[in-house]
Amino acid sequence: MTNLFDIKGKIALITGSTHGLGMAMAKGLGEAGATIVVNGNSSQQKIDAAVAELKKEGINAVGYKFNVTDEKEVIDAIKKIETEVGPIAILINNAGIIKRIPLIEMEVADFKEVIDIDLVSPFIVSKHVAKGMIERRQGKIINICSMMSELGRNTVGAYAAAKGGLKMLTKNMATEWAKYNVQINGIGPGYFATEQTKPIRVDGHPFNDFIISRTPAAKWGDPGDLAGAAIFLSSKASDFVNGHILYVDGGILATIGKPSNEE
Ligand SMILES: NC(=O)c1ccc[n+]([C@@H]2O[C@H](COP(=O)([O-])OP(=O)(O)OC[C@H]3O[C@@H](n4cnc5c(N)ncnc54)[C@H](O)[C@@H]3O)[C@@H](O)[C@H]2O)c1
Ligand SMILES: O=C(O)C(=O)C[C@H](O)[C@H](O)CO
Repeated sequence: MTNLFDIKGKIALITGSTHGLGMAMAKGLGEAGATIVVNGNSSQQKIDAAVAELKKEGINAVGYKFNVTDEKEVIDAIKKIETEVGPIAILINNAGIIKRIPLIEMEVADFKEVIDIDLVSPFIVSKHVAKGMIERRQGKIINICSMMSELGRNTVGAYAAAKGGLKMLTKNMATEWAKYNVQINGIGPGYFATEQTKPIRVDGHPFNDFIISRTPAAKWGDPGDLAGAAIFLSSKASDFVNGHILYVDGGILATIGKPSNEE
């Protein structure tokens, strides 16, 4: 029988993948047989270290440094990747930032920077990768959304505006590109233990306790918990799934939460 989850030999570009959730999904897709294209913007050294980490696990990996917000850099990088490595079959728009500032105090420049990286860049990268996918009549795009695609929270207004927008961008990409056999979906991670959440994950920090009690699974997500969803949405198993956001959140969106006197 065909293995519906087989992605052997497929080339997967994962933006912002030197560490954190991007690296965890790179390992998952790499273990399922894909060739991984690592991306980052901060330093070549970090990219080289990430590629070496994947290769050590027997995964085919290469690295390309570019800024996902810079359209020219993106176009040049995609051309280079497709010439030097091959056609991109899977794109995961994972690069992102958060700024925790109350809206009333937030400078417009900070708001715009979050929107630029978290919402405009998935549009830029997808637009230029999708052109090839549409020509080949095959492709998978996964946008990394958030609990903030559905819920608000104090101090993360710009991030929530971007991630809520990314959910709708995902649905619109599906609306326009599904007919070319390109599947565009999102993954909405709950609260995961990465650099992004480090400042609010400290033992004794009220937010740390809040997240554990607010999550029915009663813990922070382990980045490796995203691999299954990423493989599913990258493989033949999801060929008729389009415009869907798959929340991997330990049940956060399933419940209103509970008062502090309940177990
Ligand atoms: N950690 C969580 O709980 C959580 C939950 C939901 C969604 N997310 C989302 O998952 C994604 C990964 O987050 P993470 O937790 O691993 O955080 P992280 O900060 O460890 O990773 C973000 C990555 O994006 C890269 N990046 C930022 N700006 C870039 C740019 N302009 N060009 C290229 N790369 C850039 C960073 O270098 C970094 O590697 C983000 O989009 C984040 O919003 C995280
Ligand atoms: O609420 C915060 O401060 C966050 O860091 C948001 C998380 O990173 C994540 O996006 C929740 O899904």
